Amino acid sequence: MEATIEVRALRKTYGPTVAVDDLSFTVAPGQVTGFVGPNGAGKSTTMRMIMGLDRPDGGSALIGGKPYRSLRAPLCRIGAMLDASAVHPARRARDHLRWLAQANGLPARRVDEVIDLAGLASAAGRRAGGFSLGMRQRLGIAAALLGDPPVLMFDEPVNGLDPEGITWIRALLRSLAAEGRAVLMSSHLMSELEGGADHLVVIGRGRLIADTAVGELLKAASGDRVELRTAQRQDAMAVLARAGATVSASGPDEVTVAGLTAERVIAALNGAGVGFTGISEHRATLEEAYMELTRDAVEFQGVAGREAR
Ligand SMILES: Nc1ncnc2c1ncn2[C@@H]1O[C@H](COP(=O)(O)OP(=O)(O)OP(=O)(O)O)[C@@H](O)[C@H]1O
Repeated sequence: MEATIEVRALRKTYGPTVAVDDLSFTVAPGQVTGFVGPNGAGKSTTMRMIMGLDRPDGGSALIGGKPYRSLRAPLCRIGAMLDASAVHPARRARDHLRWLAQANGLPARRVDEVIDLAGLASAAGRRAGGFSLGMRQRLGIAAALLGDPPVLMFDEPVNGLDPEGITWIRALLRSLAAEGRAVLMSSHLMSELEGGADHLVVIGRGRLIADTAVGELLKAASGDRVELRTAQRQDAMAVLARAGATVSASGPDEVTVAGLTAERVIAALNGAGVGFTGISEHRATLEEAYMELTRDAVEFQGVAGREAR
């Protein structure tokens, strides 16, 4: 079976609220795709529709080419954690996983394998009700891995975790993707995806804002700005403006240059005999790139929120 999720023209409304609006994207095998958007953007609704838990008003969501409801042995096709608290509190972690395995015709030995994979060994005999958020996330991940599925989907898996937990989940998802699986993880915080996702699907107000490789997004957001450090600020600004750049003073000895590559800045300054002590290309963080992309969506929500009050 192909390891993909294909979302095509998906739409969902709740009364007057358009939660998901003509949304299309593909989650490809072999990489971690981050599914990002501000609170209320429609991420959970989209994931519920992928899992057949909500009926779309339009469009489709396919797992390896098939809708969830037509999958035979679904746990072996897609593993998902949509709500880490969805375990009976009185149930012990190992019993919960055994019950899931049995109900889905999976061998009991797989339970111990996923307990190890999810780092749950020391807590497997404890009741889920006493679990910390981090342990509940691990139990949810263990359940998602039970059927060894080619497609994995996690809704906010690092939400509320400590840095160690975040690092652990990031590494686990990366290794699952490296095995050729398609991995989709949602987050409303871009910082949670820094270093963790290869590809990003960004949504706002239920609509697609960007569907891009992380590297390309960073390149686009970084622009062609160059930061220059020089004791001859005025001379440098005049020379670079003549060379066609847009320049602005960003500190007593610093100039921000737009419209010229670092190589051309160096050539222009050398040609005019203007010295400098430092030059660097501006590199946007993922957070900066995201803020730029979602500014409109957040503003709209702010206005809508004020109007509702
Ligand atoms: N069952 C429901 N009934 C009514 N409205 C809903 C329902 N589920 C979601 N919505 C609305 O649909 C929109 C999208 O919600 P959704 O939970 O999918 O967003 P999200 O991106 O997952 O947000 P968050 O990051 O806060 O989890 C919101 O306006 C939400 O209030």
